[in-house]
Amino acid sequence: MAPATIISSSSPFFSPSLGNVFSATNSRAGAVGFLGFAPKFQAPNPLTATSISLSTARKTSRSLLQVRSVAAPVEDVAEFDDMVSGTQRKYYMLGGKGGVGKTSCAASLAVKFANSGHPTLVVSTDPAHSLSDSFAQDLTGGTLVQVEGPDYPLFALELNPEKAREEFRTASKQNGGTGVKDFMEDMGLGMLVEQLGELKLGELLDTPPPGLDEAIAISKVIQFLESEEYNMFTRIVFDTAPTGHTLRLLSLPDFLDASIGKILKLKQKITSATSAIKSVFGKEEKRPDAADKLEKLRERMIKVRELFRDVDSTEFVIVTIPTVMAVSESSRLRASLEKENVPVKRLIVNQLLPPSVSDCKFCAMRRKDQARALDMIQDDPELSTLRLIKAPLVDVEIRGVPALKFIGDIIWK
Ligand SMILES: Nc1ncnc2c1ncn2[C@@H]1O[C@H](COP(=O)(O)OP(=O)(O)OP(=O)(O)O)[C@@H](O)[C@H]1O
Repeated sequence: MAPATIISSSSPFFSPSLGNVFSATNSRAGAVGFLGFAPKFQAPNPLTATSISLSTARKTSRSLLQVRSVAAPVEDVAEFDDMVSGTQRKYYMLGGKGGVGKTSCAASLAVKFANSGHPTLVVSTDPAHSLSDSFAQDLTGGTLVQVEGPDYPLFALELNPEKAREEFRTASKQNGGTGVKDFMEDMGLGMLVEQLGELKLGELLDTPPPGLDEAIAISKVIQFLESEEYNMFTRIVFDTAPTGHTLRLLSLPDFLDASIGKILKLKQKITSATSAIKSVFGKEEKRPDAADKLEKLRERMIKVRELFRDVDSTEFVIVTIPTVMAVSESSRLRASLEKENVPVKRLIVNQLLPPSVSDCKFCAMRRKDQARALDMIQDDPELSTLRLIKAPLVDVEIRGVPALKFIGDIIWK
């Protein structure tokens, strides 16, 4: 096994003068391993990041040099060069089990893209607003907010799915939902309401199916990314909701396509039936634009589905942690994404306890667990074909652009 290559980091924690202290040979061919211990860095105040003191750096470099000979497993690298090449707009969606580090990985990727010269937008549809936590900056409000720190424009958008859901509900209430029932009773067509019941028209319009808020939020992003003022963004990074939501979201466009299609067909029948009645009674027909609203929603959902499936511009990156449960869930997610023809190439195994010479019992047990999980990945037909990226457990919380840059330089090589 190739000896560990010390990873240099251009992170502000190591001021440029320290760059030559860490002679990193991030050779593509060579094993790119992790430091012999959890990479240490002092988390500065995110807004006034300064490099660590020289004496600390000297001490660190000495211990780094000692671990140089520690063999590290040969690892895939993310092949960031592929991800960053070209100016055609690309979308990266990061998803996985709750709490594995999706937001941290998504935010670190966005910082890396921006620092590589791509005007970048990072979007989160997570109502918990963890993107603001990750950047240590208030990004709430549902509008684009510029992130302070990266070399190139990096904007963040925290969409609130609840608001998106509200928008859907009001649109359908005004012109769909109970509106259709009253309209039909008005027209003496109450007997048809039962038939509508089969379609669960009421449920669909009054209580949106799970994943709809996510889909509407993403469709909103697509909508404004098509407008002139946002065409500068060449990389869009989505921090998606935990697995369950994503799976429902993926099957949603087909579900909506089918049910809205049925409603519109039925509406067609009603309209032609009522126009006959109107001609007899001459009653002014209240024409709700249910059809238009639903048609527009269907078109937006189809756009979301097409975006997810576009192999040229979209990639879904699965994030997991080295536990049996998380790996099992990642395997199911990969299988579902494949069924939905969503392109997946990379798997990040996050929060890995790196090899260490001094082993406490707890760490030894945890390391055994993670080795079992890594073996599971190698043997898993869904996951073993993916490019495996290993991200170490670092010793402080990843908050603020400097910390995101630090972890980003480790993950996205
Ligand atoms: N490699 C890492 N080393 C140390 N801490 C990490 C690492 N990755 C993530 N964390 C920490 O783990 C916590 C959860 O991370 P994060 O919010 O990115 O996960 P998530 O999958 O987006 O969570 P949720 O599903 O709740 O949105 C955060 O406190 C983050 O700083």
